[in-house]
Amino acid sequence: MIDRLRQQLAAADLPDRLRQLAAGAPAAAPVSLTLDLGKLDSDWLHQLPAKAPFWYRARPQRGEFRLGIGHALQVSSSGGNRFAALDNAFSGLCSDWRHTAGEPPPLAFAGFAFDAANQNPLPNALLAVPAILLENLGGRCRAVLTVPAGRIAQAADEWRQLLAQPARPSHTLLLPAAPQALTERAWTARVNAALRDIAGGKLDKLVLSRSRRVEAAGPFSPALILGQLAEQQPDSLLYAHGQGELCFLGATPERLVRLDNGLAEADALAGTAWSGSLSLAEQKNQHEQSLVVQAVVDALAPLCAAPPQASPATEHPAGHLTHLRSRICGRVASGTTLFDLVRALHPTPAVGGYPSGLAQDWLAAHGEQRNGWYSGGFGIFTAAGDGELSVALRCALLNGRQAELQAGAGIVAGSDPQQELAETEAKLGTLLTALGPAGELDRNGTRD
Ligand SMILES: C=C(O[C@H]1C=CC=C(C(=O)O)[C@@H]1O)C(=O)O
Repeated sequence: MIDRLRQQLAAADLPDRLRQLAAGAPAAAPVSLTLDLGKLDSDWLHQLPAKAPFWYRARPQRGEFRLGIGHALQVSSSGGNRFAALDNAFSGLCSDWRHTAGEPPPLAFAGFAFDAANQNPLPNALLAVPAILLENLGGRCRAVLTVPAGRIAQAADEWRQLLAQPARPSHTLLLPAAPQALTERAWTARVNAALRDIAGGKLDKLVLSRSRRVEAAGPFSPALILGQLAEQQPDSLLYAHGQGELCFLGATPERLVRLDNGLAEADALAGTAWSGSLSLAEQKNQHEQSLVVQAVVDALAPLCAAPPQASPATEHPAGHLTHLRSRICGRVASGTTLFDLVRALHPTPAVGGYPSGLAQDWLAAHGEQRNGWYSGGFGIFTAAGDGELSVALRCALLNGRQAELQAGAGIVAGSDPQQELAETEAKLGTLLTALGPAGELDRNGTRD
């Protein structure tokens, strides 16, 4: 497959095809050439680069796999106007974008942190057009090669170099973890503080998160972890963004919002059940999820031509966990962008709390710390203005041999601190298992 792409990169007419596409475009305009790679069954994980930035997004159950390698163009932002800033930059870029006629529009990847100020350690909000996009949609594979119009002369060499440095995945052993008792007590104390303020009528819901740091004998391999997640959670959306030693990755059950031809579809996901937990039918779980439905409907309504509609909640699997999920749909008013929807929705009470503004103030005042893009967003934006963002849950931030895992739980009236602690453990467990618990690895670090 990659050999077929290499041959096409060596074709003598490639620079001419790019120049024809770019005719009359400003030097900074993206130029994207789509090449057909035929029918094949690849998840692209073997092509994850060792050093170049990359983006991975896959839905294994639907046979949908995308890998972006290198950045042809990128823009980052932070602060209260971060979504508006990216929206402006992206719409400017789209107005000049030249791409192969008759092919689906090319796309950009984006990721952002929960908190508009956090820069730890990824850029707060980042949007990037990959230099090489490898797509496998239901077995049909293609490559989309992108270069700014002013850099066509050196493009083929740069693309070849990006393909020449795939990472070499190797298994590693997790080192014994530090005792958790103190951090667990500190977290439970915050849950009790949240319960007091909820009982006092200040808020209805707060989502409190915990983090767990783990270390391995050797560097973690994103490709192996993503492969594990695909097996564990085939119905979730896999995502990753890597930059050198750093990689933020996970498998999330929750969509933030999708925009397709004017139709917006968002998830209201909350309430968690696993073997031995409270049932999703319990009042506490139903209440927790109904607050998310209400907030999503309220956030979408001003952007929709008619009131958005919410489906009844159903059970939604996520590996060994199950959640309650409703889907909220609405036709957006003309001129509404995907970034407008993100700005209106984020953070939903699935990751922040309810009411949203008060919950965010409470979390900031109580030292809630969320690193990387945990509980922020991750997704794609097409040159036609459509796209889809997911809520970045069930994730790990890898840095060489270190990994930080984060997970949270929604606290409402009636929450039991010990049950909520167990819930965060169950959520952290999804990533811990994928990182490779020591018990499952032999002395050489290979799996049974
Ligand atoms: C905040 C997380 O999950 C959210 C999504 C589904 C169910 C949740 C819950 O039951 O609390 C959370 O709202 C997380 O996984 O870190």
